[in-house]
Amino acid sequence: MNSRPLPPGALRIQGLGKAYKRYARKWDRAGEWLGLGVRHRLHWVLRDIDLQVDPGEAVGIIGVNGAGKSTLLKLIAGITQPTTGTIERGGRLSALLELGIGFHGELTGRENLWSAGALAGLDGATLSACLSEIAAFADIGDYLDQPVRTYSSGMQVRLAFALATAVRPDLLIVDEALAVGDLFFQQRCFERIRAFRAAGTTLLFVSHAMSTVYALCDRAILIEGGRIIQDGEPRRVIDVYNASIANRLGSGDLRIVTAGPGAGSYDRGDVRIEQVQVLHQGQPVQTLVSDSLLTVRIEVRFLRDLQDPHVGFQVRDRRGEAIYMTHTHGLGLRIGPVRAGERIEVCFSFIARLIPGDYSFTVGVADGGLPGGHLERSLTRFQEAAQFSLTRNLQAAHWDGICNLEPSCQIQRL
Ligand SMILES: Nc1ncnc2c1ncn2[C@@H]1O[C@H](COP(=O)(O)OP(=O)(O)OP(=O)(O)O)[C@@H](O)[C@H]1O
Repeated sequence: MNSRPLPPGALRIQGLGKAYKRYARKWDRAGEWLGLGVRHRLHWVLRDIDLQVDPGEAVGIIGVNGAGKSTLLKLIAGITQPTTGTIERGGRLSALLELGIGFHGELTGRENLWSAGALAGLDGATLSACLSEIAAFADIGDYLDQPVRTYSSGMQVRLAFALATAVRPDLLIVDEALAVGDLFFQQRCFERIRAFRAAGTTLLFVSHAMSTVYALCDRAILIEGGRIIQDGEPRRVIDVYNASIANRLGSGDLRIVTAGPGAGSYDRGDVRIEQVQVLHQGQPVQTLVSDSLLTVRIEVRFLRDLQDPHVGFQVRDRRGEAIYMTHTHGLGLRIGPVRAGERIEVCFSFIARLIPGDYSFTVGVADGGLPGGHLERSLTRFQEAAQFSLTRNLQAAHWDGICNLEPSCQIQRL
């Protein structure tokens, strides 16, 4: 056991496990207590968690409902106690967990700040110094002096976030909560979180919104069945997560790549993507100028007969977030029935009106086009199938953003 205190914002978890007691019948808990020979079973909701987080890291925690994400955050925050293992933290922690934790419905918002202040790691003197700032950030007007039970869930989150972030913590833990607030409030929260990060705060963040994980985190962990099964760059961890969801939605027979640059790719052995190329004027390229005509050429071999196959692609930005996607069905095209052994080539061409930077293609094949441009069954997905970089088009007018809309403009003196 290492006894040296951790630096502010660091977190070290070793062999962490959490189990709840389970009883077969309703009265068994009382029976066990009375010594009637009834015994509980342990239901493990988290197991063998080892995790080291360095100061200033922003870690997104993702996984399906019931995977154990909230339990992990509650253990780190010290709200519940581990069954096995140890948790060490450096510096001051502030936690924004499930709605309602720490607030009493009968007390007013203002009264609650005093009782919930402890969860935000604030003492009385600090709290009184920050009260007006908390009220201003929460921006809930007269409701501050009304009982919390009369609040909407958005108002509760506003107050809880304002309190949790009144003073910059070394370690900030946020559980989904922000999703409840309106867009304007979310933006203000993100701004504050970004400012904290820039100043060195460590962030642990549970979210079901992958765009938030892309926006805020430089690392992600995927929890499944109470264990950490992925830990790394958000794009790879999110791709593996999406693949495992596709597997659950389908017949559960996907082979998923779980490591390396193509992590999150999958197939079920009925088609093979043999080659993916980025072409400009018929030649393979890696770098081209923004606003050039670009072709992504996808070569597919079918390993069994299919009635209505479709091929698609995604353009992803440097962080891995998809900025565009479509497929043959979406474009109103049909490949038609194919036989096992047949090979096809599909070329999508477009003008790359995108901001200079690094991009990648994800490509996929599905079977069955449904109304509304949807596809019935995904057969394979190939992540990071090809890369390209765009450099600045010196001829183009100045613009900024993601995509060049090439606006026209008329000016009139009135
Ligand atoms: N107090 C408790 N007693 C018994 N079981 C519990 C308790 N709290 C949580 N669990 C169980 O632990 C498991 C993990 O729950 P947890 O809330 O951590 O999941 P989660 O990943 O945060 O899910 P969600 O995305 O739905 O919030 C679930 O099976 C849940 O039923």
